[in-house]
Amino acid sequence: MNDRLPHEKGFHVSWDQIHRDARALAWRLQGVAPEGGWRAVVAITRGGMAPAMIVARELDIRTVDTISVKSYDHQTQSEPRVIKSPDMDIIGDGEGVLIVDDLVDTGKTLEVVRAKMPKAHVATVYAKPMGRSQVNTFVTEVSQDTWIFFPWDMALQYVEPYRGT
Ligand SMILES: O=P(O)(O)OC[C@H]1O[C@H](OP(=O)(O)OP(=O)(O)O)[C@H](O)[C@@H]1O
Ligand code: HPA
Ligand SMILES: [Mg+2]
Repeated sequence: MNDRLPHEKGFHVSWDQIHRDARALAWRLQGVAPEGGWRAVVAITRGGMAPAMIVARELDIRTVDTISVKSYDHQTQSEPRVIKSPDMDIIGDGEGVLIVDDLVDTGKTLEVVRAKMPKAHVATVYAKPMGRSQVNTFVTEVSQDTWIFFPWDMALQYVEPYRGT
């Protein structure tokens, strides 16, 4: 889907920022938890793993599973493929379960995931408008023409000063 590229803007997220935003997500999820709390978290790998760990820690959820979906090679999108499923004996139809991902973009990944766990509550840290309707709870909306760069894909490096010598 190369007609979405190049993205006009970049949104660079630090570890500190993703930690704060994932905690904000947990706070919201606590407010809409079923009686007795969420019974499990399913992280969509790989990007959902860091936010899912933070949410699970904040909400004291010890049952954490993963679903592996591959949609992108760098910034090039293809049809989402489920590479690994969660333990469906535990997750069932998803009732009382939180699905966590770092972001929703077009919503195609979540479409595939929701079909497997239709009663689960879907949470992402960031959401772009095209995919927003696939998400039950998110923290920050980012415009469709923005590419979000996560800290696990970046490194600190030297930059030239504005005014050279
Ligand atoms: O809403 P969509 O347009 O489907 O895009 C969102 C998905 O794409 C990215 O994952 P990716 O497939 O790049 O794999 P990764 O998490 O392993 O980096 C991101 O982490 C979401 O899971
Ligand atoms: O904006 C994005 N950033 C990182 N991964 C992504 N996968 C889909 N959209 C994005
Ligand atoms: Mg992902």
